[in-house]
Amino acid sequence: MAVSQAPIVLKLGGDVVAGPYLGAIATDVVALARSGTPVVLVHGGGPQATALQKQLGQTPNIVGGRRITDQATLDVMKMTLAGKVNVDLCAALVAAGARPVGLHGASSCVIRAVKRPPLVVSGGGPDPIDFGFVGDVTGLHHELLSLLLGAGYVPVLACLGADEAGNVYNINADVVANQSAIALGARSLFLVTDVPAVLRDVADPTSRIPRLSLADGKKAIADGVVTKGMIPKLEESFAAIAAGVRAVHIVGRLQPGDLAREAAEPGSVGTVLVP
Ligand SMILES: Nc1ncnc2c1ncn2[C@@H]1O[C@H](COP(=O)(O)OP(=O)(O)O)[C@@H](O)[C@H]1O
Ligand SMILES: CC(=O)N[C@@H](CCC(=O)OP(=O)(O)O)C(=O)O
Repeated sequence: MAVSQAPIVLKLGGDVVAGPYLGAIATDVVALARSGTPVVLVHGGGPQATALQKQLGQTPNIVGGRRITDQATLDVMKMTLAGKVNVDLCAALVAAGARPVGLHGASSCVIRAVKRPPLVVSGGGPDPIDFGFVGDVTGLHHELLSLLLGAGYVPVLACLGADEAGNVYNINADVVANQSAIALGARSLFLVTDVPAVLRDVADPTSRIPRLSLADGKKAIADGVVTKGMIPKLEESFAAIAAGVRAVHIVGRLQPGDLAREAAEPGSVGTVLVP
């Protein structure tokens, strides 16, 4: 069965999957799916992976918001992302009445990827950095996703990529979400994080910026208003908008109904990014 409507792509960070707002999000996903809106979920699990690395005596090495991934680290990413986080997220969706199907990149190469070449990254010094088993998305398995969406299932994608030779790659979940939104021609992309929006003052959750243009976003980064993980999130998202994604919303700490409200009235709940 083909999917006639453009889907919504929803990305949940690892903190969100483990946090107190997951139930409200799951309720909204069910409401969207029941109203006939196809929803594709993408999730991370960075904090959980860092915790497991430490438990195992590994030293996490994150440069410019990206984890340098050797073989032992990749094993931790598989255990965390395609293991506990994916299962817990699917279980919460089931409890809310949705029909999730947990997948990872090696599920028939639903997230196809290649190794990321050594790159100079902001925050990583002047030399190119080899991130090891970190990938870049080259495509999605549209037929598989259409099959699931057309039958009323909610695909839940752990942010691992794979190639036809059987290589598996760790990919930042914001990158997977943005690339999925581009590849699927999504009507909108929601990046759900642990703060309610892009904020003027990160210490003040009421200082929400409702609409952020590319120029304002660049200025906020240059001025130090936006720092840490929010920098690559904005950079990836503005690139997705340039590639045709109609709306990117950065939201968090959601109450039931917030997702639909933000979709209907962009900038009413979180931050909507505009060209
Ligand atoms: N101006 C800002 N507004 C909101 N969050 C910001 C801002 N500047 C930095 N941040 C940080 O960005 C974080 C969200 O990015 P990140 O940790 O990568 O999220 P996720 O794990 O959900 O992808 C917030 O927890 C916050 O600490
Ligand atoms: C290459 C790379 O950095 N991958 C990320 C994947 C997990 C992720 O993105 O999780 P959050 O959404 O919870 O941050 C990582 O290793 O942390």
